[in-house]
Amino acid sequence: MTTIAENQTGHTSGSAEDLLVCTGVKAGYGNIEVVRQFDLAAPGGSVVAVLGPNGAGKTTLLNTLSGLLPAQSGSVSVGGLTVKNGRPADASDAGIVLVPDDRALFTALTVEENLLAARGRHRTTVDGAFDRFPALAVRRKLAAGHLSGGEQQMLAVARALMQEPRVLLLDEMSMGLAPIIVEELMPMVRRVAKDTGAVVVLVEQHVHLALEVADRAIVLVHGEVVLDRTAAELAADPTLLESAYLGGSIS
Ligand SMILES: Nc1ncnc2c1ncn2[C@@H]1O[C@H](COP(=O)(O)OP(=O)(O)OP(=O)(O)O)[C@@H](O)[C@H]1O
Repeated sequence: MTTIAENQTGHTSGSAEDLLVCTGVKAGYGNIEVVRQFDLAAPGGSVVAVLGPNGAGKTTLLNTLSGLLPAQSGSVSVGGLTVKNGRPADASDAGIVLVPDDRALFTALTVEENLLAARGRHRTTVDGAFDRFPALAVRRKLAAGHLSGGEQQMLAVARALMQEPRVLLLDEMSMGLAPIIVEELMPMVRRVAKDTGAVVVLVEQHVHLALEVADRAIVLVHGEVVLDRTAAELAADPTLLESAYLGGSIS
């Protein structure tokens, strides 16, 4: 059995338990290479934090995994099936769901309408979403634009869950939120992974909060993976993280 602890640097070939496998993914814009090589094999129910300074390529990576941006090379598979490159619909059929950093809510629609609009062909229910997020239930008739920042982020995640993700990509959940709100939201990430069995890939600037809920952490600097360890290992040794952010591979 592959454990998260074994799933460190170099373990990217994937085993039967690995739901999301990325192999040699290069990503960028036209001829501009932004992410040089990204490899990952992650079991269902795990949280992978993708960390790194501004401009490292984190959003580019998530957009590529979700098919919005074609990969320059490499492959992505979910549950053993390769996802067609650069096809958002195919990625969506494979269960890859992206929550972008702007949250992509319909601000004039109510909470309930936002959830219904996200459901598509899935059999999920609004009541199911409210069971999971009771704070949204009491706001169900309110326009999403009138929610607090934290509630909007919760709604963005609830919308994503309406699509029964097998891989949930969360881009900077904390964007524009006070640290205290981020601290309150972060355990939701762990819970979602545990309850749904999805792989959650979490891009986050609040590194220490991310490490508290992640199983594994990958640090990207200038498009290179410079560190790939268990989150526990990184949390216990802040100097590793500092060195990685300052540049250079850490063996
Ligand atoms: N549409 C685009 N065309 C060309 N280059 C782009 C485009 N979008 C982003 N880039 C460049 O790609 C690099 C990586 O950007 P990206 O947004 O992926 O980084 P990031 O790690 O998510 O940073 P941040 O934390 O600031 O969002 C940057 O140099 C950025 O200028």
